[in-house]
Amino acid sequence: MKKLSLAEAVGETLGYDITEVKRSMNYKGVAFKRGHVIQEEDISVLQGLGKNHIYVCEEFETDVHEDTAATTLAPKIAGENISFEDQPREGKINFYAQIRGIFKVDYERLAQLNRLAIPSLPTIHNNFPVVKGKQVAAFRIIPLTCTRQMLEQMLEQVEQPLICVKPYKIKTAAILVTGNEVHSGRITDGFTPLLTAKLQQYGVTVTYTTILPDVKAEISQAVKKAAEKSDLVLVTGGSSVDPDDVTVTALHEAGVQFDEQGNPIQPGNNLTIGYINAIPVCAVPAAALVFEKTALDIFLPRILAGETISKEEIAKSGHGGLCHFCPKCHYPICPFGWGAS
Ligand SMILES: Nc1nc2c(c(=O)[nH]1)N[C@H]1C(S)=C(S)[C@@H](COP(=O)(O)OP(=O)(O)OC[C@H]3O[C@@H](n4cnc5c(N)ncnc54)[C@H](O)[C@@H]3O)O[C@H]1N2
Ligand code: MOO
Repeated sequence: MKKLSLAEAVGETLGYDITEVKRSMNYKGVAFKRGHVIQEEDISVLQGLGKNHIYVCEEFETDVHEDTAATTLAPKIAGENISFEDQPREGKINFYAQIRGIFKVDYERLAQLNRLAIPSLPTIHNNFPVVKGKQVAAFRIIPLTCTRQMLEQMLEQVEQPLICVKPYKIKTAAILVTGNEVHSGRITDGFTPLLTAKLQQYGVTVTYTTILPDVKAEISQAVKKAAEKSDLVLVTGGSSVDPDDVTVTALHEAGVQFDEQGNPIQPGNNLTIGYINAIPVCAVPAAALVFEKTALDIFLPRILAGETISKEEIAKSGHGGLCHFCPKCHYPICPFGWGAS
């Protein structure tokens, strides 16, 4: 790129976007776009932005402009259900979710790309639940230009897309509420409306609900029947240590396969995730009635996207698996549950 003083720049074509920041308006944006032909009246504006020199366009032989790097890499980075801007701004291209689902990023290859130290590709966390239009990543090279060789190295890292959004597959759910006190009517069931609303956020319709006493055989039968009729079964209550807590044994007797009972996340220790004929069946502990977010909120989006959670992932979820119990909950935009993602 050719560097010129402002006096020499009039009539020349700007070789990159020039940024302006207006703190009073909390604004950061493009003041002069690449390709702009510098006019006499631009000089004082450029001086006001702290410029004494600018880069102007010239033919590149060995180097690649930041805009070219961004437009070349963006279609390679983006996988299924990801859109991206066709015009870079300040050398940067943003990526967006095209549908509702979970965001996936191959974070090992992401690190390999970023390790080249010229590109910058930050993303949101792997497995983050997204809605259509949510920004999920942004790409630029950090300097104004890079070598062709560097472009080739970057392209090698994105032979396969790095990011995508997996849609939710599960459409219907059954809620089986257990507990003698709820079944007898001594207390009002709080779980059905709570879980129905939670599932609705992900486009899941609750097609069957029932309230059962703490009777193992009854719970077991109900689980088997519900798993035949719906894509997901949630069984609430009776999941912990009381002698009347028979839910997990009932799940086992119904043929639900699970690697282990519970998980290291608090709140939500007693969430158990299992499968019967590939239908996910979860024991949902009572903590979900009180705490804004629990282990269920961490794993539910992945379950709905058809993913199974491995024993190793469950073990690792202890890191970052303690809720901060903030007065106002901002989950999922918080560290809870993202330690192992
Ligand atoms: N000594 C220990 N105590 C507890 C442990 C433990 O490991 N050792 N685990 C705790 C955890 S974690 C949870 S969570 C809770 C309760 O888990 P459960 O899922 O077994 O819940 P229940 O015992 O059935 O009920 C507890 C409480 O919640 C009320 N409840 C239950 N279902 C409903 C409903 N549908 N609507 C309204 N209220 C409901 C129930 O009446 C009880 O008051 O165990 C900890 N204790
Ligand atoms: O199983 Mo409990 O409070 O950790 O939800």
